[in-house]
Amino acid sequence: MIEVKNLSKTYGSLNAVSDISFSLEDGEILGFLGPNGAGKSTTMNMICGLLVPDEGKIEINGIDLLESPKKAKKHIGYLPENPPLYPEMTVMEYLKFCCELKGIGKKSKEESSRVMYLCGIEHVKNRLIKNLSKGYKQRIGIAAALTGDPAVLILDEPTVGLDPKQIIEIRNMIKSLSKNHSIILSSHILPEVNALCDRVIIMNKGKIAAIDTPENLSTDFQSVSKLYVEVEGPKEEVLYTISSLQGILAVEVVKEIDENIFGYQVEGEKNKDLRRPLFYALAESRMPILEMTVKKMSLEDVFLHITLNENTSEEELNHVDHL
Ligand SMILES: Nc1ncnc2c1ncn2[C@@H]1O[C@H](COP(=O)(O)OP(=O)(O)OP(=O)(O)O)[C@@H](O)[C@H]1O
Repeated sequence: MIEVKNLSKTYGSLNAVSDISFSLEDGEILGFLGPNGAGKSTTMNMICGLLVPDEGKIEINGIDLLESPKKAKKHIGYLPENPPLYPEMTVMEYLKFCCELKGIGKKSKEESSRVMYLCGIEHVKNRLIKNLSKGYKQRIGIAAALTGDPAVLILDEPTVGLDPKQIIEIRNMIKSLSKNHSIILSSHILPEVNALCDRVIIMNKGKIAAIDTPENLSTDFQSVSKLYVEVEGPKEEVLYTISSLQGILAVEVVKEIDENIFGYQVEGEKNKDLRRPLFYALAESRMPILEMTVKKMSLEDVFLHITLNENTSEEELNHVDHL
C-alpha cells in the first residue's frame, strides 16, 4: 500500500531522517514509536505530502507521491495531533467543508453522512463543534480524515488527552477501520501500540532502529529466557535442583510466600524453553510447582533498551534498571 525507499530529510545541518525504507501492507496497522525528536513527524509529514524529502521515493497505492502529488494524496487521510477543527461550525457543516476541499463536490452531503456513521457521530451532526467533548472532537478529526475513502489513514497520537473510556472507544474504532484501510499510527502509549499494531517501527535519531511484530521484538531483544516459579519444598533443595539443570544461567529467591513456599526467578539460555525440564526435575524430587510464568520483555522494555542504550549514559541506564 505504501513503499518508502531511502528517504532522507535534513534541516540545515541536522539529519532529521536518514535513509529509511519500509512498507505498509494492505489492511495493516503499523505503529510508529520513538523518543522526542526521533523523526516520526518528519517522516509522516513527508508521506502525507506536506514536506518534500531531500532524497528517496514514496509510492502510495502504486502512485509516486513526488511525481503525482495530487493523485497520490487522494489515497491518504491524515489526522494531525491537533486536528484543525472550526469550533463555530456544526459537525455536518465542517465535514461537508472537508469534502469540498477534497473536491468531492455534489456528493459531499452523502459522504459526510457515511463518515459520520463510521465514527458514530450522526446524533451530534447539528451540534456546534465547540460544545462537544474532546473524545467527540477526535472522532470528528478521524471522520474528516476518512472523507473521500482513502486507502491509507495516518493517525498522529489519536488518543492523546482522552479519558480512559474515550481511549477504549477510539481504539475500537481504529481496529474496525483497519478492516477497510491500512493505518499508520504514532503513539507514545506503548501498551496501545502493542494492543493495536500488527507491526511496529522504532525510530531513533532519524533511523529505523527496529521493525517487526510486537511479539518478535520482545523475543529478539531478550538476551536470556526468564521464568518465575513458585515451589513448595526446602529452599536450598529447590535451588540446587533447578541450578543443576542444563541451560540454567541463574536462579534466585525473589519472594517468600510461606514457611516452605518460595518464588524463584530462573534465567536460562536465550530461546530455551525451561518449563518442561523444570517440571520434571521438581516433580521427581516431590517439590510441587504451584505457579509458573514465562517472563517476556514488554514493548516498553524493548523501546527503552533500544533508545536508552544509544541515547544515555551508563548512570542513567542504572537508574532505569532500578525503577
Ligand atoms: N522545521 C524544522 N526546522 C528545524 N528542525 C526541525 C524542524 N522540524 C523538526 N526539526 C528537528 O528534527 C528532528 C526530528 O523532529 P521530529 O518532529 O520529526 O521528531 P518526532 O520523532 O516527531 O518528535 P516528537 O515526538 O517530539 O514529535 C528534531 O531534532 C527536531 O528538533
